[in-house]
Amino acid sequence: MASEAAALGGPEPGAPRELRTLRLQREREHVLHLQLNRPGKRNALNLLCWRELLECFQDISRDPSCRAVVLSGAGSAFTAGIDLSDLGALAGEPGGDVARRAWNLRQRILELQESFSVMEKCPKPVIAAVHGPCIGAGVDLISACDIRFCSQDASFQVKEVDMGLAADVGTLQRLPKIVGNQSLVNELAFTARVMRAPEALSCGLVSRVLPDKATLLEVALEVAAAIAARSPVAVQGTKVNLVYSRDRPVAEGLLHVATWNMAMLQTEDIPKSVQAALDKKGPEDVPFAKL
Ligand SMILES: CCC/C=C/C=C/C(=O)SCCNC(=O)CCNC(=O)[C@H](O)C(C)(C)COP(=O)(O)OP(=O)(O)OC[C@H]1O[C@@H](n2cnc3c(N)ncnc32)[C@H](O)[C@@H]1OP(=O)(O)O
Repeated sequence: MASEAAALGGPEPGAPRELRTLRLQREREHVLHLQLNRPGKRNALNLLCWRELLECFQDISRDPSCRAVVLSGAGSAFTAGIDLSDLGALAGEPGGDVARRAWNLRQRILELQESFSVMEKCPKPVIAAVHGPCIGAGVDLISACDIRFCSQDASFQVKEVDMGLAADVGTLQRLPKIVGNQSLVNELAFTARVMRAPEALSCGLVSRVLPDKATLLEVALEVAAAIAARSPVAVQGTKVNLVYSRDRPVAEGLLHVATWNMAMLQTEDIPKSVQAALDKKGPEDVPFAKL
């Protein structure tokens, strides 16, 4: 009988999907490392890349063997943003009915937004490990991740105004909530000023700056492994509730987590964790079942 995954058009959970613009590797137990992989084009995001990101994170959301993800870029840049040859073509052919063209373009933009929103919807924590330039759509992308680390050589640029458009795939919505400084976000978004690693740290865009790319990846994978060692019921419930509460009043968030935990507090992970603590063991010593 065909599996549910096959019926939905995706591979079996954990089964590899053929990727042309990304590289997916299992680096540690329960940890996946996803690389933007067009180094010759500085990982510029072409249309295939946007689609592969969407499909990859849909697979990861369903994959019970994955508990945390590190996202990085191959080569000398994290990403040069949208592939400029696609940006020009996005508006489609001139001519025809303006309402229908606008309708189709809106649909396209919503689809592109989903390629990043899928990371936020994925219950497994995603760590962005940024080295070198992170430009335009790259900032939108990392804004949808849960944790951001960078190397000393990283730079960030909300570049869209220089291309003649308002950023429309997440930066304007998420960045103010991340850095908590609307004046700074406005300045960056109006001027496309390049922000370097020390400022990214001081404003809260990233939570750690590492000396180089190798150390950055090592630390990001270590943190991912630490997350993956903990109860997936606890970690994934934490992410879902953090994301839910970010955009809502405290009272609504509290109600949501109460409803969430009325099921999740019945997990076997709690007595297992409590026993481990009593035995002076850590969560990494507890064999949590897949989720
Ligand atoms: C509905 C739409 C939603 C999305 C909107 C998104 C908007 C944006 O992302 S705006 C930002 C667009 N990006 C840029 O303006 C960055 C352009 N690139 C650069 O500034 C530099 O390439 C960079 C600083 C990233 C790296 O410089 P470096 O000297 O290391 O490399 P280059 O010699 O410049 O480039 C190497 C090859 O990569 C190609 N390339 C670089 N960026 C892009 C890009 N964004 N799109 C397509 N191709 C790119 C570059 O052409 C070189 O290719 P080749 O000549 O074949 O070697």
